Amino acid sequence: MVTDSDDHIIRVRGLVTRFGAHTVHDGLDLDVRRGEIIGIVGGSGTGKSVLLRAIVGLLQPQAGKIEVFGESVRDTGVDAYRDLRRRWGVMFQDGALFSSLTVRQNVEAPMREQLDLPDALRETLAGIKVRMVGLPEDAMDKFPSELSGGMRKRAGFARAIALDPAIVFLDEPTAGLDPVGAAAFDTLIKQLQAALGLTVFFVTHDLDSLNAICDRIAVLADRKVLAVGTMDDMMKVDHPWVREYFHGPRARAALASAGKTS
Ligand SMILES: Nc1ncnc2c1ncn2[C@@H]1O[C@H](COP(=O)(O)OP(=O)(O)OP(=O)(O)O)[C@@H](O)[C@H]1O
Repeated sequence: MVTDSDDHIIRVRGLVTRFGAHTVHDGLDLDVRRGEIIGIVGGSGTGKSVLLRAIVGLLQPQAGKIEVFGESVRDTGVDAYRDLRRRWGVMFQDGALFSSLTVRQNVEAPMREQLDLPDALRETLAGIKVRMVGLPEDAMDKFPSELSGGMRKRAGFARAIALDPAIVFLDEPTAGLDPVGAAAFDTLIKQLQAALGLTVFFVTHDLDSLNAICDRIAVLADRKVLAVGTMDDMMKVDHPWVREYFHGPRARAALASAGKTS
């Protein structure tokens, strides 16, 4: 639950990102509050993943300020960036697990890279993370190819929380899951967010997820964050894409199943 609306854990100002002549963001602003789940939505190609990558420092924007935990991600030195990176976890769109490593080894990977722990302790901690995401004991020593899509996503989530981050970035974590699997994953996100006090930056196309777990929604359109607010706020935004998305047939079905009306 967000208690202090001025407590921004991520602050983006005037972001400009370009690939050649293609401008993806042009003066984009966004604030993310500590402890919230913010859903990032927008049409295909509006730059949701690019925004995520810029915030975590994997992509150099052309202009703008990006602060996480009050520190500039763009201008920081190598050591300071490594310290910052330790305080967030990222789950990329495809889960991005190492196929030649078991689930436990995948979760251990960030610990190996960032922490100097004895092997036994690292293995125990990785085991705890794997259990936290609801994977069965016997999944621990399996390779990603031996898991279902939903289990792979959970393993990706376990790796994202390996270093006890304050922020988790999730890029379409429920894409490709059936509705039951997607709803179960939403529940997992919500439970871990509440239990660990996480801030969750949640890129999604899934209206059910927005309804079920997001405190606020940010809509990307026209190279900017067009609107930020609750689901109710989104229903009032007068923009063609937003109207189509939040008032279209899929939205009505999602709202009806959540007991709200369109
Ligand atoms: N490395 C890159 N080089 C060139 N263009 C890129 C690169 N990464 C992204 N883009 C372009 O930037 C735009 C935004 O991409 P992005 O992946 O952020 O979209 P998105 O909103 O996440 O879309 P989707 O919902 O389809 O995943 C797209 O037009 C994409 O082709």
